[in-house]
Amino acid sequence: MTTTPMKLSALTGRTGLGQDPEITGMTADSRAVQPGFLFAALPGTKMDGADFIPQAEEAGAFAVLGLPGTKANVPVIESDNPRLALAQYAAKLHPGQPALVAGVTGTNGKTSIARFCQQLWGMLGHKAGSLGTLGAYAAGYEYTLRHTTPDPVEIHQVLSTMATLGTSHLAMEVSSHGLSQYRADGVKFSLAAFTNITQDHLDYHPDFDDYFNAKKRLFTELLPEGGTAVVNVDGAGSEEMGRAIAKAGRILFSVGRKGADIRLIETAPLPDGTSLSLEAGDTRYDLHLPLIGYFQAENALVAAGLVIASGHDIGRVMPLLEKLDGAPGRMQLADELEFADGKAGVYVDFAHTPDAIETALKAIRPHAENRIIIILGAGGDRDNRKRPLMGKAAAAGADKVIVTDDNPRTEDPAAIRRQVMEGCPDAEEIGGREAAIMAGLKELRAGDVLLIAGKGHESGQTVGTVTHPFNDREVAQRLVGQLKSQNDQDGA
Ligand SMILES: CC(=O)N[C@H]1[C@@H](OP(=O)(O)OP(=O)(O)OC[C@H]2O[C@@H](n3ccc(=O)[nH]c3=O)[C@H](O)[C@@H]2O)O[C@H](CO)[C@@H](O)[C@@H]1O[C@H](C)C(=O)N[C@@H](C)C(=O)N[C@H](CCC(=O)O)C(=O)O
Ligand SMILES: Nc1ncnc2c1ncn2[C@@H]1O[C@H](COP(=O)(O)OP(=O)(O)OP(=O)(O)O)[C@@H](O)[C@H]1O
Ligand SMILES: N[C@H](CCC[C@H](N)C(=O)O)C(=O)O
Ligand SMILES: [Mg+2]
Repeated sequence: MTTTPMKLSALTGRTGLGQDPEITGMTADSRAVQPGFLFAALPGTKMDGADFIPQAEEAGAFAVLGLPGTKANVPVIESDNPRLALAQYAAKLHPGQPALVAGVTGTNGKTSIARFCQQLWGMLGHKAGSLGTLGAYAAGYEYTLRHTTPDPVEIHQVLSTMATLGTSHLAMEVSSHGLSQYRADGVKFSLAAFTNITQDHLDYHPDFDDYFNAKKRLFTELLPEGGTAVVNVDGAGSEEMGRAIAKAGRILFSVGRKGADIRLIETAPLPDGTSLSLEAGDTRYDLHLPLIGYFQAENALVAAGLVIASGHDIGRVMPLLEKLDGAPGRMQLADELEFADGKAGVYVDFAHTPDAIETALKAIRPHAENRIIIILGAGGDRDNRKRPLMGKAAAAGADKVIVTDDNPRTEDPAAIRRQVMEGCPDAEEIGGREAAIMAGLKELRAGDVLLIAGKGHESGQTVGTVTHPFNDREVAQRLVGQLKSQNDQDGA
C-alpha cells in the first residue's frame, strides 16, 4: 500500500486553517486513530462521530473532518458532505488504483460477476483482481473484508496495494450501502454494470425508490460521462436503469434475451451446466457454460459484456465462458447421497432475498427428477420485511421447506423464524442449522435435491455478537459422511 503523507491544506484544498499539520492517515473510527491522523466525525445510523472527537484528539488526531459547526481543538475541515470528502481525501492519501476498474451493482449477482470478470481477464493475460463480499483478491494477494463495499479508507488502501502489485484490471462490487454512504466516490471507474433490483435492505433505505436511486448513482455520478454501462436487460429494474444511464450520457451495452449487444437466443439446462445460444452482431455462439442455473448465464453475459467493453474482441471472449468456475457458495454442489435407484444432490447457495430464493429454486428444478427440499432462514439486524416473502418464495418453488437460523445477530432467532414462516406456514421449523441440514439430508431419496440457502461461502454463523465457525458446505459434507458410514454399518 502507498500512503503519501500530505499537508492538510494540500489534502483538502483548504487554506486559512491556522495550523497546517502533515496528515499520515485517516479514519472515521476514533478507536483506530493514530498520531498524525485526520479523524472523520461522521453522523451515523446509530451514533454521531462528533461525540468521539475528544477520544480522537486524545489518540493523536491532527485534524477533524465534520459537518459545518463541528468543534475541536485541532484544525476542523467543515464539509456539507463529510462522507464524500473522506472518500476523496482517502483516494489522495492512498494514491494508485488498477488502471481499469469496473463497478458492479444490483441486488443479486454482483459477487458472481466480479469473480467471472477476474477469471476472464486473467485468461486474457491481464493481472486481474476482484473486490467484494468474498474479500479482495489479485494475483498473489488476498485480503479479508468485513463489508461487500468497505469504507473509503480501506477501499483505497486495497486499491493502492493492488496497483503496487501490478494489478491492471479490477471488478468491484458496489453495494447500495456503499453508494448511499459515498464509500466508492474516490474510485475512478471506467466501466459499470447493473444486474437487477428487487427487495432487499429496506431496513436501511427508507423506501424502494431510495434503494434504486442509491444504485443509480454508480452510473450517473461515479461512472464518468462517456463511460460504458453493461446492463442485464432481463433483470428487474433494468429498463428504468437503462433510461437513466442513457439520459446521463453514458454508453449502454445491453445483454440478455432482449440485449442489443449480446442476445441470448436459447438456453437449456444440462446435467453439469447450461447450454447457451447467443447472437452478437451477425455471429452466433453455441456454448456450454459449466455452471448450473439460468441466473449464472445472466451473470456470465454481464461479465462478458464488461470484458468486451474493456477492449477485447467478442470472438475471443465468448469461448472463454466455457472455462468459468462458479463463485464459491453460489449454486455449488456440496455432495451427493447415493441410493440403490439413483442419487440426490446437495447444493449450497447464497440466496438471501425473495427474488434470489425464487431464482435459485427455478434454477435447480431441472436438476431434480424428484423433490426439492430447501433449508432457509433470514439474517438478523437486516430487512425484516423480506422474511415472509422469502418464506413464500420457498413454499412456491420447493416441495418441502425447512426453516432454520441464518445469522440471527442480535435478534431473537425464534422471532426471525416466525417471520419467515408467515410465508410458509407448512414448513418444518428446526432452529439449529446443523440439525436442520441433517433433517434435510435424511429426507432425501433418489432424484431429490437439497438446497441449503442463505449463507453460501460464509465461514461463520453470527449469534449475538459472536461468530462461531460454520460453513454450510463443510457441515453438509461432514453430515453426508456420517450418514454414509451409518448406512455402511447398517448394511454390513
Ligand atoms: C448501516 C451501515 O451501513 N452502517 C455502516 C456505517 O456505520 P454508521 O456510520 O451508521 O455508524 P454508527 O455506528 O452510527 O457510528 C457513527 C460514526 O461514529 C464512529 N464511532 C463509533 C464508535 C466509536 O467508539 N468511535 C467512533 O468514531 C463510527 O466509526 C461512525 O463513523 O459505517 C461503518 C463504517 O464504515 C460501517 O461499519 C457500518 O456498517 C454496519 C456495521 C453494517 O452492518 N453494514 C452493512 C449492512 C453493510 O454495509 N452492508 C453492505 C451491503 C451488503 C450487500 O448488499 O451485499 C456492504 O457493503 O457490506
Ligand atoms: N442474476 C441473478 N438474478 C437473480 N438471482 C441471482 C442472480 N445472480 C445470483 N442470484 C442469486 O443471488 C445469490 C447471491 O449471488 P451473488 O453473491 O453473486 O450476489 P450479490 O449481489 O453479490 O449478493 P450480496 O448483495 O449479498 O453481495 C446467488 O446465490 C443466487 O441465489
Ligand atoms: N451482504 C449481505 C449478506 C447477507 C447474508 C445472509 N447470510 C445474512 O446474514 O442475512 C448483508 O449483509 O445483508
Ligand atoms: Mg456480493
